[in-house]
Amino acid sequence: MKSVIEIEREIKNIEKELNKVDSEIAKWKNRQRELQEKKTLLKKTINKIKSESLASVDWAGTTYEWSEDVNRVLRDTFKLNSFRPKQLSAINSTLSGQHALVVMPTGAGKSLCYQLPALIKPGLTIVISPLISLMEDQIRSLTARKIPAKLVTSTSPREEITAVLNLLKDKITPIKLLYVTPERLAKSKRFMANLQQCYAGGRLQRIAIDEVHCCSQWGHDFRPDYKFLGILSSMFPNVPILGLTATATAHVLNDVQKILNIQGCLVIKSTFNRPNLFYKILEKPTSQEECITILEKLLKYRYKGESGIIYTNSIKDSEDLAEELRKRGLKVGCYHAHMEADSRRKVHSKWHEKYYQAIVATVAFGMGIDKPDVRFIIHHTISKSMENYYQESGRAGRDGKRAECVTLYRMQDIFKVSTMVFSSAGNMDNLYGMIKYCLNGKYCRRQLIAEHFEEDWGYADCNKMCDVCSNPCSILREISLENHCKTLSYILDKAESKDTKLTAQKLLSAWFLTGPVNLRHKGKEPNFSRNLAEDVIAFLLTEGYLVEDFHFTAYSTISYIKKGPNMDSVNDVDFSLKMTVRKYSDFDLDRPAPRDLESEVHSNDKVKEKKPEKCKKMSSPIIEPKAKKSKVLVIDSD
Ligand SMILES: Nc1ncnc2c1ncn2[C@@H]1O[C@H](COP(=O)(O)OP(=O)(O)OP(=O)(O)O)[C@@H](O)[C@H]1O
Repeated sequence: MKSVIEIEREIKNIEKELNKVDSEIAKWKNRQRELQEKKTLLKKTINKIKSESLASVDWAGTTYEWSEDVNRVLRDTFKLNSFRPKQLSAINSTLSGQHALVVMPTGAGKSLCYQLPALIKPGLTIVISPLISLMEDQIRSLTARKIPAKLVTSTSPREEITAVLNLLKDKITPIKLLYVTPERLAKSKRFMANLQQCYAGGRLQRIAIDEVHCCSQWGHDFRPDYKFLGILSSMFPNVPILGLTATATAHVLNDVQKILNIQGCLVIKSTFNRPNLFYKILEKPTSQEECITILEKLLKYRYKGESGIIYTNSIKDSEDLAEELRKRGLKVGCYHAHMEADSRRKVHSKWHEKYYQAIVATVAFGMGIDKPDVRFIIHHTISKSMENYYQESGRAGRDGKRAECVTLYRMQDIFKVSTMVFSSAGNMDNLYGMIKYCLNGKYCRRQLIAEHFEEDWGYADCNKMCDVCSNPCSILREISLENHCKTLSYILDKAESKDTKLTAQKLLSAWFLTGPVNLRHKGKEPNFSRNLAEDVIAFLLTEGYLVEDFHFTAYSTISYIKKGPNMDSVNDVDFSLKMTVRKYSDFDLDRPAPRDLESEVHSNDKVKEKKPEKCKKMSSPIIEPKAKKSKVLVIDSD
C-alpha cells in the first residue's frame, strides 16, 4: 500500500499535469476563437462582394420585359407621373427575382416598391408589417384604387381569418396583396400550412417585409416575432424577399440579412438627407417652468397654426407637459403606451384634423405617423440614440416643405435617459453618440447625421439648414481642458477616499467650490459659466475621461460619476485636450419660422459667414486636431 506522502506526491504530479492541460485548452480555445472570427470575417467578405456585385447592376433600366407594364400601372393605377429615387431599382430587382433590402427615409415611398410589382405578375404578395393601423390605411388606399387586398391580424374576427385562409388555397388567387402581422405568421400553424399550399401551387409571388429592421436587436424597434421570419427563405425557395426599412446602419442591415437568411442580397439605399428639415439644439433651462415658457412661445408664435410633435422620455413628463401647456391656453394632446388603444386613436385623429396643434408624446407615438404637414418636432428630452433621433425628427416635413427639428438639451437629461437604458449592451454608446451631436458646435449637423448612416452628403447638402451652418459667427471658441481634468480627477479621488459618491451636479458643485467643504479642491473655481461646465462634464463622459456608475435605490436608479479609463493619461507630459464651445445663431421663439427652404440667417446676422468644417470623425466630433486653426480662439488655458 502507498504511503500518504507518496499519494500526495502523486496528486501534485496530477495537478501539474492538469495545469498543463488547462493551459493547452486555453491555448486551443483561443485558437478556436481566432479561427471562428476569421471565418466570420471571410463570410462577411463574400457577402459584401456578392452585395456589391449585385449593386453594380443598373436596376433602374427601362428595357425589362415588364417595363411597359410598370409604367402603365404607375400612371393608370397609382396616378403618379414618375418614380422617386430608387423606387424603380427596387421594383426591377424584385421583379427579377432578387432578394433585396430597400432602405429609404420615412415618407420616401417604400410601399410602392411592393404594391406596384404585385400587380405586374400573377400570384399573391404577402406583406408582413408590424402596425395594424398602417396596414388598415394601406388597405383603404389600395381598395380605393380597385386593387384587391386583404388584411389578417391576431385580432381579426374568426370568419375573416377563415375567409383569408381559404383565399390562400384558392387556385384563382382573387387578391393581389395580403397584409399580415408577424405575430399571425409566427403563431398560426394553419396560416403557414395554407401559405405552403399557395406556394406549392406556384401562386406565392413575393414576400415583402415592412419595417424589416424590427428583426434585429440592434435596431430601434426590435420585435421578437420578426425572428420567426428567418424560416421564410428556406421554406419558400425562389420567392423573392423584399425587406423595407428607414433604418440604415450597416450593423443592423447585416444583422437583418443574417436573420432572414439572405446574406449577400442586393441592398438598395437612397440618401438619408432630408434637405427640408432644419436642425437646431436649444439650451434647455434648469426649471420646468422656463422650459414650458419656451414650448409655449414656440407653439404660440414660431409655429402658430402649424402641426407638430413634442417628444419626451417618460409617461409622467408627457402628461405633466401636456397639462401645463393646456393651462397656458394651448391645444395639445398627450400620447403614451399606458393609454387605452381607443384613447390613443382619438388623440391621433384630433391631431390629424388639426384640433390639436401638437401631441406631447413618448416614443410610443412612432411608426405609422403619415401626416405630411408636420412642421415641427421638438425634443423636450434627448433621444436615446442618433438612430432614434433621426426616425423621430424625420416625422417632420414629409410633404417636402420646410420643417424644424428642435432639441432642448441640457446635461441633466443625459442621466434621465442613461438610467433608463444603461442595462442593455450598446445603449450607452448610442446615447453618447446623441450627446456628441448635442454638444457639437463646429460641424454641420447634417454631416454628423450622414456619418451615422455611413454616407457623405457634402457641405452643399445642408444649405444652411442647421444651426451650425446658419451661424454667421466665424470665430470658434475653444477651451483647454488639461488642468480642469486634473482638478476633476482630484475631486473624484478625494470623494472616493471619503467613501462618497458624486452625482454630476455634486461634482460640479465641488468644482465651483460651492458644495460640501470637504469635497472641494484647493484651486480656483473655473472662469466660465456653470452651463459651460456642464458641457465639459458631458464632453468628458463621451470621451471616456469620466464614466457613469449606476446604483439602484428602492425607487430609482442613480447615476454617479467616476473617473474613466482615459483619465489615467491626464498626468502625461504631452496630454492635451480641447473642447470647442457651442454657440449658434439667434433663434426667434416669438417670430414665425421661415417658410422657404432658404437660409435661417437673420437680417441682423450680416457678419462674414463661416463655412463649417467637414466632419471627419463622428467618434469625437468636437476634439480639435493638434494644430490650432487660425479662426479658433482659445480661452481659459490655465
Ligand atoms: N413616385 C411617387 N411620386 C409621388 N408621390 C409618391 C411616389 N411614391 C410614393 N409617393 C407618396 O409618398 C407618400 C409616402 O409614401 P409611403 O407611405 O410609401 O412612404 P414610406 O417610405 O413607406 O414611409 P414610412 O417609412 O413613414 O412608412 C405617399 O403619400 C405616397 O403616395
